[in-house]
Amino acid sequence: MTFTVAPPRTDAALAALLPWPAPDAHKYSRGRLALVAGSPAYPGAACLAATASQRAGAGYTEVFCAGKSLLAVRAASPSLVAQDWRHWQPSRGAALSPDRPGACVIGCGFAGEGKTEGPLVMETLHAFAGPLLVDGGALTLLASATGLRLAAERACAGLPLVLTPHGGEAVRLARAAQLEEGLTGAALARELARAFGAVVALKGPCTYIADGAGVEAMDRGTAALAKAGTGDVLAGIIGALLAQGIGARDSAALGCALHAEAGRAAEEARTAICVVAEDLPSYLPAAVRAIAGR
Ligand SMILES: NC(=O)C1=CN([C@@H]2O[C@H](COP(=O)(O)OP(=O)(O)OC[C@H]3O[C@@H](n4cnc5c(N)ncnc54)[C@H](OP(=O)(O)O)[C@@H]3O)[C@@H](O)[C@H]2O)[C@@H](O)CC1
Ligand SMILES: Nc1ncnc2c1ncn2[C@@H]1O[C@H](COP(=O)(O)OP(=O)(O)O)[C@@H](O)[C@H]1O
Repeated sequence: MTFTVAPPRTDAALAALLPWPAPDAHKYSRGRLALVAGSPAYPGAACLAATASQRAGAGYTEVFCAGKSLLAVRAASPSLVAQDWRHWQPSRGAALSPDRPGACVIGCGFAGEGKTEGPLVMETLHAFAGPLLVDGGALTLLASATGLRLAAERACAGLPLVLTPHGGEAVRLARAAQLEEGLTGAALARELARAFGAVVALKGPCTYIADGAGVEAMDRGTAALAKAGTGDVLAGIIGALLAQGIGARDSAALGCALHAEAGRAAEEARTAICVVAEDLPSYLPAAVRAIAGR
């Protein structure tokens, strides 16, 4: 089976997507991201995704995390709003409107356990009526018959779904969808996108971004990004772009490019050895400038 992989988008094409705020913008019109993240085992993932979302332009970033993770999230940034994830109500997404856009990211720092996280993931897949990004441990929970069914229902309802697996998570999803063994790279991204009715960003040294219509490559990153937590930062960036009303595939393409450029700017300042995930949000301004050319 042969197919074409589109080359990385040009800076001009990416720059046209950048979400500059309108002069009369307010925090809600700039997009509200609900981030359901940060189990007791991994509060740091919620902090990384949330601070990345703020820097990527979301007007209001609200974290729903485990009660034990609240202090860590609140300490990560004073402008974050944090609540216990028992208060997360996925159905409130139905109140989103063009002048009050929003999105949800679920799974950064989930441990993949079923008792608490399982219902959070399944109810969100079922009831969140806006763009939804599934990452981290929530991908392990999505890799199930119920997850496949709920993803198919979202696709039928025209509700955007973005999946951001690394190689290990992609193999779990492929097994659940009973895809041919041994698929990798662009072919794996494309088949996962078809099986789940989603936009898939299959992460790696070259990231492949696929939907039902095709696949594109994004290879402007650096091995400086090969550190724990950089994927959580990426999820926060793409979630913020979704929350600002950018389409699912464009959000994935622009988010991956901004993440890669932030990695390169961080490497320039700190060396490929020393960059850590928490550096990346502070290099997003350099990434925006690199892509915007100003
Ligand atoms: N500071 C924090 O709070 C942090 C929290 N985090 C959170 O932790 C949660 C668990 O996420 P996780 O990625 O650590 O573990 P998991 O899902 O078990 O997958 C790992 C296994 O997959 C395989 N594998 C194959 N290819 C691979 C690839 N390209 N990249 C990586 N793995 C690859 C590989 O298997 P192997 O090759 O060893 O057989 C490996 O053993 C998640 O919710 C995340 O958000 C982290 O983000 C870190 C910072
Ligand atoms: N060698 C590399 N070159 C370019 N990008 C990389 C490289 N290694 C990892 N990355 C990027 O870093 C991120 C790692 O994400 P992930 O594996 O989910 O990390 P974590 O789960 O620890 O947050 C992805 O965006 C991936 O594309």
